[in-house]
Amino acid sequence: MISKSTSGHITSGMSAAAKSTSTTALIGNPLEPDRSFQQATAAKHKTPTNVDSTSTKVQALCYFGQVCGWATLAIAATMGTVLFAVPAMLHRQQMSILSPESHAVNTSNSSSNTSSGVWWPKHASFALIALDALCDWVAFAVREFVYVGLARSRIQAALLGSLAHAQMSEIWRNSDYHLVSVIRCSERATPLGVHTFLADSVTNIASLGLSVYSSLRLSYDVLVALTAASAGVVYLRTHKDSTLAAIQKHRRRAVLATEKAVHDLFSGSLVIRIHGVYGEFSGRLRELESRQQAVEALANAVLFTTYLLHYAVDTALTLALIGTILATAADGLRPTPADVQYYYETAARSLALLSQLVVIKNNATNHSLVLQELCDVGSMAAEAPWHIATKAKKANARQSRPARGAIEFDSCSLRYNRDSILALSRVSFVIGEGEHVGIVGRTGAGKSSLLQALLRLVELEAGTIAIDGVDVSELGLHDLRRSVSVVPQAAALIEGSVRSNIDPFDEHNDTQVRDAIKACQLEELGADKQIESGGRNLSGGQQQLISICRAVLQRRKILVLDEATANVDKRTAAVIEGVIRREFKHSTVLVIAHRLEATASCDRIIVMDGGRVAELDSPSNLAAKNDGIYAALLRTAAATIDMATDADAVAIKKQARIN
Ligand SMILES: Nc1ncnc2c1ncn2[C@@H]1O[C@H](COP(=O)(O)OP(=O)(O)OP(=O)(O)O)[C@@H](O)[C@H]1O
Repeated sequence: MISKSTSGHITSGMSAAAKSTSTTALIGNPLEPDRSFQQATAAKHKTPTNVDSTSTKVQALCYFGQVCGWATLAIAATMGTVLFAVPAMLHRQQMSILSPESHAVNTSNSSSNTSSGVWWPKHASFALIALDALCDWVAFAVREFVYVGLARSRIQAALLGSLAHAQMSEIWRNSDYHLVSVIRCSERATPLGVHTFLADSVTNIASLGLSVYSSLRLSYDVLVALTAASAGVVYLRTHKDSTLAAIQKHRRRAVLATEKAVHDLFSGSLVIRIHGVYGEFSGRLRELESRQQAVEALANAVLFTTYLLHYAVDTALTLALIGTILATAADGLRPTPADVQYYYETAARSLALLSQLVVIKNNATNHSLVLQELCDVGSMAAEAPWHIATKAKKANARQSRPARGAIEFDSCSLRYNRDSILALSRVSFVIGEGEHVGIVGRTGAGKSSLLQALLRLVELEAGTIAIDGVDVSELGLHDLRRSVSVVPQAAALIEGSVRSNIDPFDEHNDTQVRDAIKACQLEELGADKQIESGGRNLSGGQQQLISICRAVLQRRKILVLDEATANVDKRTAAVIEGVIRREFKHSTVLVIAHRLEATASCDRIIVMDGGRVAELDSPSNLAAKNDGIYAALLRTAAATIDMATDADAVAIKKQARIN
């Protein structure tokens, strides 16, 4: 997706900066990592309220799921005792229908007893089945209409909103692949399974009542056997639950690693083919797949043994019941087949109830794993507001399109994250209206970080940046970013015509578009040429020309070129430099470059070194400083460039000869 302004450029610029993780240019005397870094930037730029509240809701849902899960487990764990042991102790004499006293009563009033005590729960069982079906239906309706219809799209919107607002450091911390996978997972996962939990709760509460009532009629021995069996079932289920939850985490990691390897295999297929290392990659893929299979086999083994134990407990329970009944029969009591069936049904129902509760807890745990990932993405730290809303700041907002384009950095310090060294350290300079300034320096010197700071892609830790005297920290981010055009090293191109790429929001008329295309020598392509996604069907030079053409059409007072000519041939570089000289004569232009030829025509040069401004002067004055960094860079450049074909190269050679 491309934003209305230069977001395509900016994104590419950022990823280029993100890639440059070299630490060769360490700051001479780095400050200690600032512990208040996060709080300071968070306080300075409040998280937008809608994202804040939505991520809080998702967080709340997650906690709710965990509470539901643990509450269910607590009920399950205590139920064995409450359901059987307590009634057994309270009503030991009265409820033992196989005790001699109650047996006497039973045999004398067998018909009335059967109708009031034994058959009533059986009718209730049928009612329970109907209730269960009804609840399932309601649960299905809740899932389809409430979650799929309403909640899912909102959760996805919240996730995408969070990604769009997230600070760049948050995006850099996560791999693209992980973020895509989380968004996809929000489509599949039903957070919490709240609907099934609620539906099951209704049936469970009814079942519980029925079990309590039924258990009042069981003998003490049967109750003890049931209690022991229940405790066993709860233990086994819980054990399986926690083991599976742990395995589930490993499994998910293994699946993600395999999917990422497949993704890398395709996205890097060009490099893989060039270096002929397909075998190594596919070997790694096979290794990951076999690791995934091993984790899955382990999960199956755990499941299998748990089920075996589960059935062993069930069998033990059945034997205990039969033994108890035989023992009471040996005491001279004769249980009827209906008695035996009744005991067994009660026991089975109670155990099924316990198992179900633990299963719900298990589901809640799995859902909370997914939710945790959703929450991590949903609660990414947000960057500053895109637009200024308060009346007090409207005055500044009006000035967000700079009329002159003067830039002032005042004691600016920046670090990418709280534990890293300063990428910019007390940087100060003033660039006048319409000035063309080159920014040079060795790898990692802090050149691109100046751009990050100017566009507030990373917030300053200290200092201020002003454009035409307005502190940029008081502007909405979109307002600020729309005042600057950026041409990054790799052009960001979308699928569509040349026209839709240089004027994606149809803001300019045909004449303006035609003139811009002509100025950038793109007539050969024309406005209607279809471009494939990422500009696959264009050469690198053509891609950069379209990028510069976009900037020409935008006509902003400030233009930044971040290594814009680094990957193009000399002819295309000359075309781009010519366009800049002609079309941006009255704009402020910052040219970040490794190749000194690209900055040869600039009014002044800023030489960055270790995050500081080491030198700042006109190219000729800098070249004259024999022991200066710029002069040293010139000497290196002069030794390598081909002076026969390039006017700028000749100029550089001349400058270098001054020394
Ligand atoms: N996204 C990032 N996360 C963490 N550190 C970063 C990031 N981008 C840059 N840095 C660090 O900031 C410092 C300055 O990097 P910067 O990209 O500004 O240098 P540069 O002069 O533009 O280098 P190059 O010419 O190689 O692009 C380096 O130490 C680098 O490691």
